[in-house]
Amino acid sequence: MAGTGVFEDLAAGEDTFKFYSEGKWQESASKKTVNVVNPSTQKVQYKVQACTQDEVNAVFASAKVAQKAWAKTPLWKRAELLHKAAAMLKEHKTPIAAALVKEIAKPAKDAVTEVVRSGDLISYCAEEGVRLLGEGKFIMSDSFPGTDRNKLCLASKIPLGTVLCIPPFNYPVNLAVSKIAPALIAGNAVVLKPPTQGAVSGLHMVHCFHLAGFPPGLLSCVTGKGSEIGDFLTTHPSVNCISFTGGDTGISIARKAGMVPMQMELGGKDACIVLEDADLDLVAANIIKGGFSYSGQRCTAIKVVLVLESVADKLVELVNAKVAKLSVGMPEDDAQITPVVTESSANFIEGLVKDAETKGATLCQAYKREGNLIWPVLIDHVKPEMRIAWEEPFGPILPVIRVKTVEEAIHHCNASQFGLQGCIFTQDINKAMFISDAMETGTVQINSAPARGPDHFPFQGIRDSGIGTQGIPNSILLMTKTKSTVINLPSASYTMG
Ligand SMILES: NC(=O)C1=CN([C@@H]2O[C@H](COP(=O)(O)OP(=O)(O)OC[C@H]3O[C@@H](n4cnc5c(N)ncnc54)[C@H](OP(=O)(O)O)[C@@H]3O)[C@@H](O)[C@H]2O)C=CC1
Ligand SMILES: O=C(O)[C@H](O)COP(=O)(O)O
Repeated sequence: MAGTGVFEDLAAGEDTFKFYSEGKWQESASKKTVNVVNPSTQKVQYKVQACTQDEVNAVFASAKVAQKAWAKTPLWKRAELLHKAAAMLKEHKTPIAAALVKEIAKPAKDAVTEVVRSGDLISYCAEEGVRLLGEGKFIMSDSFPGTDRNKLCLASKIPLGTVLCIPPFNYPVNLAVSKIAPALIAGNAVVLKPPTQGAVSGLHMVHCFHLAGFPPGLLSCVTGKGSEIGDFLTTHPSVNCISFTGGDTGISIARKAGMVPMQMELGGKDACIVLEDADLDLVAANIIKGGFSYSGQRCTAIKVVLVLESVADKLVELVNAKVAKLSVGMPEDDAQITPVVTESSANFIEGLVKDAETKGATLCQAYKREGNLIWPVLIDHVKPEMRIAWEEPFGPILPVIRVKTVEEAIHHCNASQFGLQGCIFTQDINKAMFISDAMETGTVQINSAPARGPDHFPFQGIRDSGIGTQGIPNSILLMTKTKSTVINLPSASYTMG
């Protein structure tokens, strides 16, 4: 159970949790809390502290001090501590996963997978960091026209300072460690602001770093509504880098934030382009996995199917047969389709379904909703004038657009405001390569659904889908800057071979 056993220090009363500052679990001086509502019961499950601006100032001040010492800690020691945190996370996966089930309605098995994957990500980051940051560059001046070999440049990677990490609700543990671990291995301090839905699993994850023995102040976690403390955090003068994953909020953060490097992973409208020669059984299986896992609440979910008319009937039939077999219910029972995260999210999804229905789309399944639980729907014959053709539902509904040509499919994909991932199904690798090159998205998957993982692959969006590249090596490098030291010799020196 959350807040018990090794997690006892986090509890500030029944189902209320402290925040983490200067290596200690503390209650906010605001005496106010923020509710974390269980999406399944729609009742308050947990409460977290509504941190004050003074408390935010304090975490940044202690981060600054801790970072100076951390940057002087040998790389192998930083890696060793990260490996310990990874082990702690895996050892305590059960209560953390249980919190994920309660606060974001993640199906029970997926919740455990998220925690284990996060432990693996931290360990991989430690290993990759040792390799990447353990080497620098030695550059000689005489490669540039008109220059002799009298300047020797030693370039290495140094930390940025304090990294502000803001993950979204759908992977509150995994998308937090995918920011925290690269920041720490690179010698930075971290201030984490977890999503409100997902804050409690995030706090438990932070405690695993505490148990591993990270120095006080190096990693802090402040809680509160993003709409209330978000601007204060993102515009704070002590922030040296922002790593954010979420929705449009990221665009306004990018506009307001100062001159700091940013990693923004935002929304997506990942298209699945199905050609006439595709293996339709494979496509149907991937549409189910890609479109409906975690009830479609993944940035990389398939969010529109663009299928050539000649194979559309067959594909829709195959997908419908599989939709009928999806289990719908509670995350504790490991149902495949579980309640979506909030009532407002459910209302938004419902609005998209009604708009499509009114404008003449075919709902392949009857629309059904109980509270935040929405039964999966494939929406066929979607046309460009329908909202669902362009908007991101973040729910278990999937539009199908029947296209006459591949060019029409590519055009639809590129006309989207988003450009995260996309996928192509065909048995012709040459065609797949041409289409992939024409698709304006950060990643294109050939013959499989979009996915961020494995976690060391580059992951990036274009247009409104983001700035910068994630994936372990890229994140580590983004959280460093290059420092050069140039040795100036009195005259040119060439080694004789
Ligand atoms: N590209 C990607 O990798 C991913 C993209 N997403 C996108 O995120 C959206 C859903 O996630 P969701 O969590 O609702 O996204 P939000 O953008 O609403 O929230 C993301 C995070 O930002 C915080 N936040 C809210 N307002 C501010 C603010 N003014 N300043 C700073 N932080 C703030 C939230 O805190 P609080 O919860 O307290 O409001 C939360 O921690 C979808 O659009 C989805 O596509 C989601 C996952 C991955
Ligand atoms: O936040 C998300 O939705 C992700 O970054 C997607 O991750 P996944 O492809 O591993 O589900």
